[in-house]
Amino acid sequence: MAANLSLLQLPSVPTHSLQSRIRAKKLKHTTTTFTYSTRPNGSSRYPTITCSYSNGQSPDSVDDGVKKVKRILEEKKRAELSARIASGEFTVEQSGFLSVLRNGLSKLGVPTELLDFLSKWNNVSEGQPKIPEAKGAMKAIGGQAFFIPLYELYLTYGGIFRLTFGPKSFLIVSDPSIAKHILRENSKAYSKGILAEILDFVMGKGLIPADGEIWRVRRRAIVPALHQKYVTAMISLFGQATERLCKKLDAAASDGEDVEMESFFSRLTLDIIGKAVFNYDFDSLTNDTGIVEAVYTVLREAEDRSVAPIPFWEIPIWKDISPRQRKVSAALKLINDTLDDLIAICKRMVEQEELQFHEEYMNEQDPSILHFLLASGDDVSSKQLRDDLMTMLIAGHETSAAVLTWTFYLLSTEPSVMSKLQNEVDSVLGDRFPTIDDMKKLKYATRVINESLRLYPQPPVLIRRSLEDDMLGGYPIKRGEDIFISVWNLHRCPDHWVEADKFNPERWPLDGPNPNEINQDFSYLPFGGGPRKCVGDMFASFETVVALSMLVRRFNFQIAVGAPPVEMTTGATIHTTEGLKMTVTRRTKPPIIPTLVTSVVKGDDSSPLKEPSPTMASSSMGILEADQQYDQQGQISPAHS
Ligand code: HEM
Repeated sequence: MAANLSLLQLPSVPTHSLQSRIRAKKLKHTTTTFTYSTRPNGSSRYPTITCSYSNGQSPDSVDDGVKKVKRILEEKKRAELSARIASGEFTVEQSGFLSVLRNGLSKLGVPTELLDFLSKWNNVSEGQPKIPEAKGAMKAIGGQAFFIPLYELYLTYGGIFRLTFGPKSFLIVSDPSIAKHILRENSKAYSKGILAEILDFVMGKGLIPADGEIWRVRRRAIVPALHQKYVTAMISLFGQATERLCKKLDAAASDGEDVEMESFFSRLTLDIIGKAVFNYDFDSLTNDTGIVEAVYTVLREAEDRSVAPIPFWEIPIWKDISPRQRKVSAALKLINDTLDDLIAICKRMVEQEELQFHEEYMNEQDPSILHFLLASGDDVSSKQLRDDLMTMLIAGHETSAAVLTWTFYLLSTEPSVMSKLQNEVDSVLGDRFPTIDDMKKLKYATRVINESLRLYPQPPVLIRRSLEDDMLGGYPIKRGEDIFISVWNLHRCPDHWVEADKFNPERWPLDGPNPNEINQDFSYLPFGGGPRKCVGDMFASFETVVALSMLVRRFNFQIAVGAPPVEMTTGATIHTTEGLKMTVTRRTKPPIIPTLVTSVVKGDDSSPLKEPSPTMASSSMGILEADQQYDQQGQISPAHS
């Protein structure tokens, strides 16, 4: 069961290697041979992501040399696998006379077109069409993760195919209309499947893994908590947390020290989500407390379980004797105890307050989701409440951190995008903190995030299991099929996107609507789609735009000299293999002070959401505009449905 998810591992992957617009030879049924174009020089279509700013120095230590050799071997292995997929080695042949005949004719040099016609005829004559099938051996994929081979297989087998490993098989979906059918049109017929099994130890029946009635009830309770006023208040929180990161970077810039940005982004988003969900300040940017370590222990365990070949944690005595499992249990206990304390504190606050609960209810001292849920009289067991809080902590932490990490990586590859972005931020923000009003104005910054989410979707694959028989793309499927919707493939489909692998925020016009799954007809799914779409889409969009804007207006970022190439690996989201090491320098150009007014979230002096010394006066106009629905203006599409 756990082995299933090892398909989600990511190998080192290029950003610019998949540019050739190879036409997928769409197989309508199981086939024998297919054409495939490889590069004339026979080079791998999977070079590693190597940042142009890495100085390309020769290795100066044995360690570097070993890594380089390892990388070359990995590239070679990927090239070999690519060629093997192309050769049809993994294609499951049709059985029967026609298949034998086809193979024989193929060897005699009969043209492929004629053979295809023959196969089609065979399919029709057999009745139901069969999903194209590739058979893989774990050995073929070897130490490398499976994510990019999925792209390669998609180019060969088309928008839906079956991938079989020994007794297990998966349907890989990369076709927008099939994704739409699963996620929206017939969503009731699909559950979270393996994902729920893997995440059970940490999320229980929280909103991400939950299905059926539990999911319906919890979604109804939680979505209202992320109302417009709450998200508006969060903008100040994003600003304050990012300011703490700016201070760190300022110190590094003074000391001339390079920084590892991936870990900083992880800490930034942990600090934000802790406050936003249950009013807890992890303060992880400053301290490495026990609770921060506990959160990371649990997160890493969830990721490791998702790529483990066997579900070792299900072995009864294993969790008692394995030091690692004991550590995980202790970490979970610490987090659960902390959550219980926070729930108790919050309950007392709610009992004492006189505030009437209403649609946009928010306690200024504690605007957290937990506070909203308790004040709403949410009738729920403490275990369920903990599961939901834990789910949001995880869902809203690593995703946003990964988006920021890859955005900064992408910006380092395109200096012209960076300077356009800095110009916009200078003119919109000057040197004050961002407000809700600015979210409409930071159009280019939003496009940079949209484009980063296209190239590096978090998570890169959505997991489902069919609860009943269904038809997908004209093929019948059975109940109990495990399905991976490859968002990565959808977002990089060479038929749909011009220069699919290019980081080009300009592909989204500034005066056009904010791209989402609806206006892109499920070719673009950064926050999923249908009833299970992300509840934190607006939160996350504003969070990443605020952090991005505040950082680039203060600093320039470059890949550090001698830094390892930026390559991908994955757990639930896409991580770098060796971090994102950057040199941060203060911008010499003073920011332009704009003639803009700011809106301030109303709050008393003790409110943690008070604007920290904005340079401009607040404006009632800003507050009025903040109340407007963004989606009406095509800016943001919240999940509140
Ligand atoms: C850039 C950051 C984020 C990205 C890219 C992202 C992406 C996604 C995606 C793709 C899904 C759909 C999963 C599926 O269909 O299987 C999802 C679901 C979810 N997300 Fe997010 N998310 C982000 C931030 C957040 C934040 C900040 C929160 C909480 C405040 C959050 C809470 C959730 C929850 C609770 C679900 C499950 C919804 C349900 O099943 O009903 N996410 N997210």
